[in-house]
Amino acid sequence: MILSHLPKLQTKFLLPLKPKTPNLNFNPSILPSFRHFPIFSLFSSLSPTLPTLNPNSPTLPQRQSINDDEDEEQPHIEISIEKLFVPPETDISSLASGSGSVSSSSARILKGSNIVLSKYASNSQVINAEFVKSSSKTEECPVDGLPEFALVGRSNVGKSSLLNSLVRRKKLALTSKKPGKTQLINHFRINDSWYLVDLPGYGFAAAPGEVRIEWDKFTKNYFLKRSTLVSVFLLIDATIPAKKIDLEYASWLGQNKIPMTLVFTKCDKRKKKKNGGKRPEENVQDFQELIREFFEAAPPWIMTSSVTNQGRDEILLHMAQLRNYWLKH
Ligand SMILES: Nc1nc2c(ncn2[C@@H]2O[C@H](COP(=O)(O)OP(=O)(O)OP(=O)(O)O)[C@@H](O)[C@H]2O)c(=O)[nH]1
Ligand SMILES: [Mg+2]
Repeated sequence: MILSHLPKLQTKFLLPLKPKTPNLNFNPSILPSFRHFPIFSLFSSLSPTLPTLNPNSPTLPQRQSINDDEDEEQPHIEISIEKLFVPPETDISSLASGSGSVSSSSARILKGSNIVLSKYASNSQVINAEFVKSSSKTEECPVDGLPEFALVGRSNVGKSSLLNSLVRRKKLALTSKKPGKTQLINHFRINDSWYLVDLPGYGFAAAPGEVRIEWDKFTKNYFLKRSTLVSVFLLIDATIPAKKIDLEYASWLGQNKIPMTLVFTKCDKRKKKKNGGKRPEENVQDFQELIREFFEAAPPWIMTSSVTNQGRDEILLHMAQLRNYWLKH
């Protein structure tokens, strides 16, 4: 396929989302029934025309197979070219096949995601991680200017667990079966050069109304004011159908031009629930469909599990490419 025939791809890295006017009047009854999106077939087998790496493309890190304990039975994903997240300065002409879709098993696409690797994906390994401080306001957060990534999502979605998985420590961030465990903005310094930020969850029904509003206010203020925030990682539970509150949060981030990566959690829970429950990849597909109306360009997304460490190395590579680009521009 000739490159000029490809759909227009997003080129912005730091502000990848061009939100349309969001329609927040969701009717929850429409959530379970979605239009089938033919190209984006999560269960399709490998494309017969597997994309190959262009030998002239920049040197990319090898696909890391450090996930010794990873579930090997992850489904292959076939994804249309225009649904990829393509970092700037990244040539994807070698990925294009006649069908307009690529297999997620391409070495240039992070496994279980729509994220294309760029030349900025280097130095992704975590060598050391330390808790620095908890803050109740943006003004109290560290002032050393290091780039940071914030983990946000509904209470109990697995933010603290993901942080622990990323840094390969069991209890650096405190987790709990009960929602509402994390209540402040918690900064963890990685390799003395960047931060992971664990935030309180939203939508915690048991929290008193005032407390909920206060959390919401300070986390949203943090997103709007924190100049060193490279990207928000919005965690979504992949074991349940899309929730209105998550769709609203994604839309709010887009409207406010806050760069966002969608992280689907708990993908190890593969058992189909009774009464029409769906598998993680089906819920992921449905969520994409629902947010399509808010964004002109597909935001980056990735499937993870803190139990099997699925997606751990891939998230770290994605954070590395976002961070290295941010540092250079
Ligand atoms: N099966 C499975 N369980 C998970 C995963 N991630 C988290 N959990 C479980 O989900 C529960 C909540 O995890 P946390 O990491 O504390 O969730 P959180 O989003 O930080 O919650 P709050 O701080 O209350 O907002 C715990 O019981 C975890 O063990 C996952 O990937 N797979
Ligand atoms: Mg937590």
